[in-house]
Parts: sequence; C-alpha cells; structure tokens
Amino acid sequence: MDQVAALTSLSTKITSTIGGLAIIWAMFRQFIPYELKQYLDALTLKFTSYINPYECFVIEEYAGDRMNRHELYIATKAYLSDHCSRCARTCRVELGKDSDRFLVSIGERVEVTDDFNGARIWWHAYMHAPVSNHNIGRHSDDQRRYYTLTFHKRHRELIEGLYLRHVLDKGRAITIRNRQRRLFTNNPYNSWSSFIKPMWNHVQFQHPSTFDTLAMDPIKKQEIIDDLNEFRKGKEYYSRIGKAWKRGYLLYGPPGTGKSSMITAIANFLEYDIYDMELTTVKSNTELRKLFIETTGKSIIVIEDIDCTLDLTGKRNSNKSKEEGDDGSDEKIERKDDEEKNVTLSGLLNFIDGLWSACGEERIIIFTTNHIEKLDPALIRTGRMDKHIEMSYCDFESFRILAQNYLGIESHKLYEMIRRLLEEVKIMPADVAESLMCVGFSKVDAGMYLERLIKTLMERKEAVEEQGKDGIVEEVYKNNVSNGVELK
Ligand SMILES: Nc1ncnc2c1ncn2[C@@H]1O[C@H](COP(=O)(O)OP(=O)(O)OP(=O)(O)O)[C@@H](O)[C@H]1O
Ligand SMILES: [Mg+2]
Repeated sequence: MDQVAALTSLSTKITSTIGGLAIIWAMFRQFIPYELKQYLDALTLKFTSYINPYECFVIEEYAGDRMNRHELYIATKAYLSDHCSRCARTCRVELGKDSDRFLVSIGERVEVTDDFNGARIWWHAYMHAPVSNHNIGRHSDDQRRYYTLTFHKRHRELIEGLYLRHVLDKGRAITIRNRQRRLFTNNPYNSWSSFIKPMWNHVQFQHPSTFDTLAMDPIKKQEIIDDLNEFRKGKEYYSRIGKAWKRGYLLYGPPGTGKSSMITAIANFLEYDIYDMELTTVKSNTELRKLFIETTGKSIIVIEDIDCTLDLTGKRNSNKSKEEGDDGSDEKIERKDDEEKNVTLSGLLNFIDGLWSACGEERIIIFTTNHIEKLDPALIRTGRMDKHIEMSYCDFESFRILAQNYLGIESHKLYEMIRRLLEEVKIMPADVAESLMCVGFSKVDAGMYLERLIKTLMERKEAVEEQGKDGIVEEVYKNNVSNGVELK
C-alpha cells in the first residue's frame, strides 16, 4: 500500500513539474528571438522524430494564392465522406454544390481510421483560424480547412506511392457519381474579363433525351454507343498511342433530324457535362483558348451550327487564289495580322488538336451543321472530327422508335401504309414527333395520331408531286433564310 501511495505522489509531482515547466516555457517563448525559436522548434521536431514513429501529411483546401480548391482536397473529402458515413461518430452534413444530395464529411478533430494493404491510417479534419482581414471574402467563408493523415513511418512509401493515388481515384469517382451534371454556356469576354463573372455560366443539366428515345437506324446507333464505350475506357490506349484523350464528332443533316437530341443522348449516356460554346461572342483565338482551358474533364464541348457562327472558309478561299497548288492541308493557312482579334479557322483547328487541346482529358468535341459541304475540309478531317454522323429524314425504323416513345405501341395495322409513305416522302423526325404528340391524354388512342401522321405524309406527297420538289417543307427553308442560313 505504501508503495502505491509513494508512486501516486511521485506521479503527481512529475505531472505538476511538467505542467509548471510548460507554463514557464510558454511565457519564456514570447521573449525568444524569432530565429532562435525556429531553431528550437526544428530541434524539438528532430528529437521527437527519434521517439515518435508516426509521420503526418497535410492536405490543404487552398494553397498559396490559388482561388480554386485543391483537387486532392476535394477528392479526399469525397473519399472520407464515403468512408466516414460508416465509421465516424460526429459528421458534418451539407448540401452538395449544384446537387440535392447530402454530403457527409468528418467533423473537426474527429478521428477516422482507414486500413490499406496492411497499413493503418488515421485521418483528422481541422480548420485554420482566419489569418488576416485581407483574406476575408477571398473564399466563401474564409475558413480554410485541411486534412491530416498519420501513419507509421515504415509505411511511408506505400502511402506516397499507392495510398494517395487510391484516395484520389476513389474520391474522383465518388465526386462524379454524386455530382449534378451541368450545362455551361460562355459569358461574353467583356463581362468575365473584369473578373466579376466566370468565363462559363451553368445551370443544372436535366434533359430526358437518351439513346432509347433517339429515332435513328438501330445499327448506326449501336455503332455510336460502342464507339463511346471504347472512348470512355480508352485512357491507357490514348496514352499508349501518344494522343490526347479526346474525340471529335461531326453531326450533320437537315434541321429537325435530331442533332441536338443526339448530343443530349451522348451526355446522358456518358454522364458528362456539356459546354455549349456560343462562338459568335468569342472575340479572339486567345479567348477561345482560355475558354477551352477552363473546361473540365468528362465533358462535351459543343459548337452548334458551325457553318453559321463563323465564316471559317472565307480566309481559306482568299488564300487559295494566292497559293498555287493548295492541297487543302491546313499548314498553308496564312497567318494574318488580325488573327488574334478574331476567331479564325486556324484558331479553331488549334482549339481542336493543337498543343492546348491536350490540356485536360476525357473530352468530346461536337460540331453540328446543316450544311456539311460548306465546311473547310481541314476542319472535319479524320483526327479532328473522328466520326461523321449523318442525321437524316425519318425512315420506318426511326418512326417505330418514335411511335414507341410517343404512343407506347410496337405495331399497328396502319404501320404498313406509313412504311410505304415514308419510302416516298422525306419528313423530319421532328415533324413525325409533332404529329404523334399527345399532351395531357391519359389513355392514348394510337390510331387517331397515326391517322394524323398519315394525313401529314399524304399532304407532303401531294405537295411534292405538284411542285416537283423533294419532300422538304418549304417552311423550313423560309425559316432558315430568316435565320440567316444561306441556301444553295
Ligand atoms: N432523331 C430523333 N429522335 C427523336 N426525336 C427527334 C429526332 N429528331 C428530332 N426529334 C424531335 O424533334 C425536336 C427537334 O430536334 P433537334 O433539336 O434534335 O433537331 P436538330 O437536328 O438539332 O435541328 P436543328 O438543325 O434545327 O438544330 C426534338 O426535341 C425531338 O423531340
Ligand atoms: Mg439543333
């Protein structure tokens, strides 16, 4: 008993001595010159590293003057949110950005452990105290957070080599899974140049068009789906062959044949964001490049009606007369003084496959046009626009898909008649869709809508026979003329 009492009194003495020394040290520290303090800190660290076998990495939310959050921090947050919802007892819960999902992350100073290839890792979340007033407003709430991961020093190689990569990859995948997809459009240069607005504005992307609802030749459709699947899995392949991981699609065909619907179907299939680039508001090649750099991976960059937005062939044509024997290769496109003041064909070619195009990865570039013949061959050559997809008038197979979508039927006695009429009359899928559309009817009388379609087809047929024109409605031409599209 005496021994226990002696031990207790000894430990009390030691504790109070250490406590006293700590207080004296804290008071004394204030008077030590800064350099000496630094030296003593380094010495303490060296000393403790002999007796402490654990090491610690810090993952900051923001670094230096950067305005954007660290990608590793974002991925870590997602990784831990997935992990900690199972093990942490105190969690932060917030609504995800651009999403209506709840994000769970570890609360401050809460410990979460993770096991990886035999190593144990301890995670903690902390928050820096605001440093100075001029930081206020730089980030939303000036609360810079960071994570620490602590591990035994014998696992350092494993943590640096494999574990951090594992956290990054998993975290990225979880972020993508949780995110609400976005539809971006570019702001005119004069608004974002003043640093008030970002280059791209976005809204949530919610469009129901999918490959199932898209009416086109099923074989062609399957080819596109296969191509997209290959592209999605192609990270290693692209790096092996030394090409940037991107793919160009050219969608061409008359108005109302489903080019825009195809873009949304691709975006929904791949679960990518869409950057809808309004080229007419882009003032120079430099601006185009900046916009491109600001796009993220797993996205589709779209330029619709490429033939209408810019006179891309003008410069080439005028050069042709000067350059005898022009073989159509883009090397011969003459650089003009005003090149940096306008978006030019060479600027656009650079955007697609120049040096800058390799920034970022997993991007699809899509151009649409109603007049493929107006486009410069350099713009659409293979390698730039890898796949040319013709969207054409409605054939019987396409009609069957539309009837299935709109009326929910697989077959009908009027199908045979419609099949024969579609062989004779050119009609856009948009017009067929319009005839089959029945808003607000709970019970659809399919026959009624099929008859409406037959009537439309018969009228078109008679009009063609009378006027000797092909089956395209004159109204479409009129609309195009009023929209500034030059018709041949
Ligand atoms: N192939 C199709 N499959 C399913 N729906 C279609 C198809 N083509 C057109 N539609 C219907 O017609 C509407 C217009 O089609 P869309 O905007 O995709 O045509 P577009 O080819 O992009 O026309 P434009 O050249 O005028 O931009 C769509 O909202 C869709 O309802
Ligand atoms: Mg369109």
